[in-house]
Amino acid sequence: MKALEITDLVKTFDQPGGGRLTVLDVSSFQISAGEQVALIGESGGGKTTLLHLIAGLLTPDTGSIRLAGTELTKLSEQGRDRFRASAIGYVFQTFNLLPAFTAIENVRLGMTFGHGHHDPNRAMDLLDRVGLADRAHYRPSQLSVGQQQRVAIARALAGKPKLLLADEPTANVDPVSAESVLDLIHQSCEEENLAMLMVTHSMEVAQRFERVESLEKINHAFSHSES
Ligand SMILES: Nc1ncnc2c1ncn2[C@@H]1O[C@H](COP(=O)(O)OP(=O)(O)OP(=O)(O)O)[C@@H](O)[C@H]1O
Repeated sequence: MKALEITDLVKTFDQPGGGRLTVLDVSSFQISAGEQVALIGESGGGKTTLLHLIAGLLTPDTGSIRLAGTELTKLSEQGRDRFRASAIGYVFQTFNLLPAFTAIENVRLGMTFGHGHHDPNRAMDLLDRVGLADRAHYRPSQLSVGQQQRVAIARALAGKPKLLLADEPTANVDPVSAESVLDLIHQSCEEENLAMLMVTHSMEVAQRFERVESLEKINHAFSHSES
């Protein structure tokens, strides 16, 4: 079974000046189970929009998004929220940790609806894996930026997802931390047979992937708009 199958996907946005902008028009894009893919492309080309559609945070105008066999576009908003929690791990560029909660509480939140909640030790195991067992009870403001990103990765893995989406996860960390964050993500995907789609602007990061896709190549909407 494919981790992700996209067919005839179109996404448009209202433009502030009137009319609509076709941001994405993707006839076919697939990721196999356990496959790791880097997504590169120009700024404003629609990479984050594509990730948001796959995560069910946005809905397409038309088309199909099938994740581990489930058709996302047939689910209600609440159904998409639940499905996202159980099947998708999302590592945001800006981490999105909840500031009032400690590291381990943030990781536990990642397993609330996921498959990881049956395992009470998983949150601590994941923090240990990202090298932060001794920071479990620190809040995000008490952690370095690289440490916060590692907590965000632990949280994304917590629900035992089928697909990990990562939006430039190393953009806000220093080069040494970036290396360890990337090692950690690759290693975790391999250990859990997890498929991954990672947006990056960095050719150095992209070179670490066997498969690199350029959004401009798969997106027929590239550089034209309609009103
Ligand atoms: N809610 C929205 N309403 C209108 N236009 C939007 C909206 N969200 C995104 N866009 C437009 O869609 C296009 C794609 O945005 P997106 O954030 O997906 O690009 P990106 O490839 O991730 O860019 P970057 O690499 O700079 O982060 C942009 O032209 C943007 O202006």
